[in-house]
Amino acid sequence: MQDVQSYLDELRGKLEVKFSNQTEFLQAVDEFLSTVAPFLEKNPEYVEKNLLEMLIIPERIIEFRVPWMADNGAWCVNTGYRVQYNSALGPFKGGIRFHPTVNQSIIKFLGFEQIFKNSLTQLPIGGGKGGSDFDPKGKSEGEVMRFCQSFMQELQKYIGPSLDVPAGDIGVGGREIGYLFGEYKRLNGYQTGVLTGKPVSFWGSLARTEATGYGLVYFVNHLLMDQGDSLADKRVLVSGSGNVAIYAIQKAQALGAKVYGCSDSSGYIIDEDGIDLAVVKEIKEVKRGRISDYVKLRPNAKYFEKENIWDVNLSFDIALPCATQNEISEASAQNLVKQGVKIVGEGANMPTSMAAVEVLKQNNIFYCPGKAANAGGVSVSALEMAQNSQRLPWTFEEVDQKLEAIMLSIYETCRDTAAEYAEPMDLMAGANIAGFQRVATAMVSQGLV
Ligand SMILES: NC(=O)C1=CN([C@@H]2O[C@H](COP(=O)(O)OP(=O)(O)OC[C@H]3O[C@@H](n4cnc5c(N)ncnc54)[C@H](OP(=O)(O)O)[C@@H]3O)[C@@H](O)[C@H]2O)C=CC1
Ligand SMILES: O=C(O)CCC(=O)C(=O)O
Repeated sequence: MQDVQSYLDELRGKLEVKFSNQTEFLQAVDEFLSTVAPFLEKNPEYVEKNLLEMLIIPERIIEFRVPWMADNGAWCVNTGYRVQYNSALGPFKGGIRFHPTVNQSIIKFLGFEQIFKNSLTQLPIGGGKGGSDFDPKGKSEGEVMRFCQSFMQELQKYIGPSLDVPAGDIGVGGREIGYLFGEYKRLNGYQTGVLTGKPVSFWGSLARTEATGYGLVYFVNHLLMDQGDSLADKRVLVSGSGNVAIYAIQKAQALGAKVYGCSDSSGYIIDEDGIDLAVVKEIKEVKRGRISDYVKLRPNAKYFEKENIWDVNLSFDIALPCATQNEISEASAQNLVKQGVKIVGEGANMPTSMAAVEVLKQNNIFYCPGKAANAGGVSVSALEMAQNSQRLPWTFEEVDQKLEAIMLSIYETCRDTAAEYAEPMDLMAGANIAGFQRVATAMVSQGLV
């Protein structure tokens, strides 16, 4: 039988040739492959069965044209994607991203990570992801609605409550999910469970809006408690000021941390008196404005135009990247070390480059990978599916308690799996191996399909 290292090297070489232009996808795969050797050594049947290559090739990729009309009558067109990655554990499940940078590489990296994340939740969901290079920023309500309707006219052919259940991601929140749901309903009838992240008025789950940010902070809090520590008075910075960032700030503050800064794609703010979340919410959730407006309402705060928050000159304890992929470069990671950071908890998907992860590791900074730490969102999406199947809503407290229990279980699984197969507290290896183990077992049991 081929030895594990030569199998992995050969596979890497093959993928680099086949997907040479898909850098984010190759990055996500490479990060995964760099951690699984010890598990494969103990479980050689997965090498014999070539299961890794099987997992890395998506079950299906759908790419489609999305034509729509701008308010001024212009004929516009974007590209839509849905990657139905792996259905060994349940219907494909994962968000939809609307952002101008979206391409097949981005959707594939997100879909690949989603497989392991969903597996770690222990809930019956497979992995998928979708999106479009449409930019909702600066578009009118009418334009966003017409785009969503056109996107769903095509996507509806491929999704369903037991087949593939999309949700939100960057640029897709309750408003967009509402328009997507309305169009699906018009074409197929009322099927509550076809999308999650729905507004509560039509069978969305209470606490789904908060779930990713809250879940991230629960994960970090359990890590701290394991070290005999707590969030009280910890100095925290958060990147982004969207859905994940806002509710991470809310929960961190509720647990006694001091959050001093957040950002958007134009720059970042530092408020030494502590972020006033009501002001951020008004700017971002109500006015859909820019974070620079914060300093107009809080004149003691400072705004840093076109700068990355991770290059800040301020000492702090915990970094919560909640914006986008590769926002923490190797140089930014070195700055985090300089500023005294002890924990990096990823709310975003793959926000830390591989070179940056290496810097964190070498400096003994606890690194909580997104596929574990941001799994709260998809977990509550799965709970939304359960409520929709039951046709009964659960209370906020009920959902929140289940969310915290799931995040504790994910944290403990990653910690214990790391201890068994890698370095203690190598949570990235723990997440990859534990996530893989469950999917791989299911794939083998289901045969070559
Ligand atoms: N929503 C969810 O439930 C989940 C989301 N995630 C991940 O969390 C991250 C944030 O998602 P979410 O909060 O939902 O998205 P939102 O669209 O609500 O917010 C995204 C935030 O990130 C900022 N941002 C986006 N792109 C960039 C960029 N290139 N540089 C700097 N800032 C940027 C945005 O700023 P601006 O407004 O200026 O663009 C905005 O503040 C993503 O990585 C997503 O995949 C992970 C799990 C679940
Ligand atoms: O709620 C979901 O289905 C997906 C959330 C998501 O896109 C993610 O976890 O990255």
